[in-house]
Amino acid sequence: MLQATELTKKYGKFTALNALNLSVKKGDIFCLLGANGAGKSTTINLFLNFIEPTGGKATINALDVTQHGKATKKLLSYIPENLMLYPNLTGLENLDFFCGLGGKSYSKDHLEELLKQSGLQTNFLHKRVSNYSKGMRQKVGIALARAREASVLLLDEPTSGLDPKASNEFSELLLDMKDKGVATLMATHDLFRAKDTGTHIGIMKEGILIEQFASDDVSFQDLEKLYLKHMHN
Ligand SMILES: Nc1ncnc2c1ncn2[C@@H]1O[C@H](COP(=O)(O)OP(=O)(O)OP(=O)(O)O)[C@@H](O)[C@H]1O
Repeated sequence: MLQATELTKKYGKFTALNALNLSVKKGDIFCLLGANGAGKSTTINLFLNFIEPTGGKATINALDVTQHGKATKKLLSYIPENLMLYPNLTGLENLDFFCGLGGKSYSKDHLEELLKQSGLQTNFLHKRVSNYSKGMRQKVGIALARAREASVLLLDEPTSGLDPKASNEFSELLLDMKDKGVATLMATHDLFRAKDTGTHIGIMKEGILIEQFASDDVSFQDLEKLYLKHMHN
């Protein structure tokens, strides 16, 4: 489970994240919405321990990420907007390489199976990643999360720039991870996907989480109205 308690990040006098309280439980997909600069990536980077909080704390399975950096990183998988893969290696070779970095070694058959389960077309398994679309690269990211048996998924605008079909396929993969009990925190600009795929939605503005609710509690139209109302005020 992911928990932020009064989590704050200041840069000098500027507050990028202001006393965030948030919890994402097993099987939750928590979508963070908000305009550019609202503090979504800051939140994700704090959970990743890429940056240090100036106040409060971020925990994963009750472990403070600043004190248990190694242990908490083992629990999570991170998919940014553009997943960094080696373009001259195939999807399978990339997966093998990154599993190795995480101390895991799998047979070729198992790696192929993970990629197929993550929706990668069979004829692309052995093609160089330089030939992959963005959606295919994101599928390798999901395969890696499966291989790492991550219980937490941190996603920073993973579907930005994907066409609707690829975005839909990615959502299906997230729902599958959710069914396996993974806790997901996703920064996104896609209101439709947040409502469609998310179990919970938070709206951020100027470093503050101004609203959070279960996605079943709002219609898509109401979510859009609420979002726009906050962005105009
Ligand atoms: N190293 C830094 N030094 C100073 N300010 C920073 C730094 N990193 C981020 N910020 C500021 O913190 C604020 C929050 O940024 P953040 O990247 O979290 O926004 P975001 O909601 O993810 O936006 P986007 O939708 O554009 O990705 C922004 O105003 C940004 O300029």
